[in-house]
Amino acid sequence: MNGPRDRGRPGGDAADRALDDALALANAAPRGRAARPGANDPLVVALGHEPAAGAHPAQQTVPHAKDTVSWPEARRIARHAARRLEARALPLGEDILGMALAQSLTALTDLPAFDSSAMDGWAVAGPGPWRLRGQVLAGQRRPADPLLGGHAVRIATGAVLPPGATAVLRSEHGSVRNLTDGEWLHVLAPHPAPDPGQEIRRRGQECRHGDELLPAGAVVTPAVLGLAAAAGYDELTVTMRPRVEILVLGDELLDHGLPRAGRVRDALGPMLPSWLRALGADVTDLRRLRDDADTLHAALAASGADLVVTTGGTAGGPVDHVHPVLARLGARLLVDGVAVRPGHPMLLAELPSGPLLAGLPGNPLAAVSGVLTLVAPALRALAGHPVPAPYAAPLTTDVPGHPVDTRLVPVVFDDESAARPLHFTGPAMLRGLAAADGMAVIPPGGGRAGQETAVLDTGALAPAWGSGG
Ligand SMILES: Nc1nc2c(c(=O)[nH]1)N[C@H]1C(S)=C(S)[C@@H](COP(=O)(O)OP(=O)(O)OC[C@H]3O[C@@H](n4cnc5c(N)ncnc54)[C@H](O)[C@@H]3O)O[C@H]1N2
Ligand code: MOO
Repeated sequence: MNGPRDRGRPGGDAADRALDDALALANAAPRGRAARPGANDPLVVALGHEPAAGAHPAQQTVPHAKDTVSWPEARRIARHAARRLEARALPLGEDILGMALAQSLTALTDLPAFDSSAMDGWAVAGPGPWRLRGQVLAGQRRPADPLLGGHAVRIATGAVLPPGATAVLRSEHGSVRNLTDGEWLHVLAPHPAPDPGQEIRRRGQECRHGDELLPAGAVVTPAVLGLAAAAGYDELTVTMRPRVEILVLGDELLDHGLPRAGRVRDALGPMLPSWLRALGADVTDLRRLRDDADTLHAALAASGADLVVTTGGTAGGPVDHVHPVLARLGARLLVDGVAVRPGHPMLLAELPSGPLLAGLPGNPLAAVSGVLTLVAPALRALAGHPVPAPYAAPLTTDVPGHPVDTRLVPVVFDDESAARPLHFTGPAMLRGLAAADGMAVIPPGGGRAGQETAVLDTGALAPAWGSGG
């Protein structure tokens, strides 16, 4: 705390709080909509999706304090700082949900693998009526004997079509009469006789052996597991999940009971692991550390994670040890302050042993800003996930901007899927965020009612493959 880091920058916490107070309170409502961004779409630029150094027009003219980078630039740096992790073949199952395919998914077989019936009914050969004999069930081998013209066989949905069958008559369109010379199948009026090929699922309709079903980088969803199983896979080659260690710093933090005697409950320990897991991380450890430089130094020096996330201690107060410890370790600072409210003291560093470190500010909403700004892009890059399409919604009302910084403002979507800003969104508050559908990205200068605005997903109970921004 009380660091000189932000001295001299226009706008400040008092201004932020006044702005926050101007925002309206609203209740949760349906989701917004995904934008279809073009390369020069201001949304894309505002979100930092462009590889070039273009910033939001309003941000290009803004003077920044030394070292502070714009919010889109911080996201780009985080994305490019992280290198994709190794790939491994892992068994097809829930354990790989949310991981990215390291290779394209190609069909190991034709799909369907054989001609089969699309309906319960009768496989028929030629025009009717048909002499009925036997039945074929799903799972049985293809009958050796061909179906002769004028014959039919009972068939179940999915059963292999007997050779010689020309169509399938669905059960509700036919009737069987028992005559002295056996069972005869007729088309039931007023239904027409089946056209050749009717109700037959042809081999290879969905894909041919070797066809690309999904590109490398596609995220394993439940549907992808199903498709891969259908296409003959027992394992998939996926990019490993980033191993993340969370270090929650602060002597003042309590892990149970009421806040008391200058001490507050740790709000980040209960929040971050599931959030980061939803973003694709394998959270290997969460530790609460005392405000002690040697303890932090030892923890960072020994870390085997791909990404270390610290909370608190990023500013310049007497027990804010993150910067000095990073310097002692010889870490390379990639981001040291971001022009975003809340969360401007956030940082990103590369530790000498390789892992990245995201230093999130201690104020809880500022820490969430750090998750959205630095941690989410870094995790995506490590895990080989694609950059999601920006999610956009019009604002229900004017939203005051910070003069210099991007603002991240908790919003809910109303019945028209417009983003309504919430109250109680100060950096130390979670009340607004907890009711929010997402965080609107308000560029310097503010947002106007009706203006399409990027909204970052904060519904972190949704799995990684559903999180936007
Ligand atoms: N002189 C200045 N002081 C501060 C500045 C500044 O620019 N100049 N920036 C302010 C901003 S903005 C933020 S954000 C904080 C960042 O501080 P730290 O990252 O050093 O965090 P702490 O000082 O450790 O804690 C800040 C605040 O948050 C509470 N906290 C910390 N961890 C948790 C937790 N896990 N759960 C709930 N609350 C937590 C802590 O008790 C403090 O109240 O610095 C400002 N100061
Ligand atoms: O105000 Mo600080 O913006 O990061 O909490």
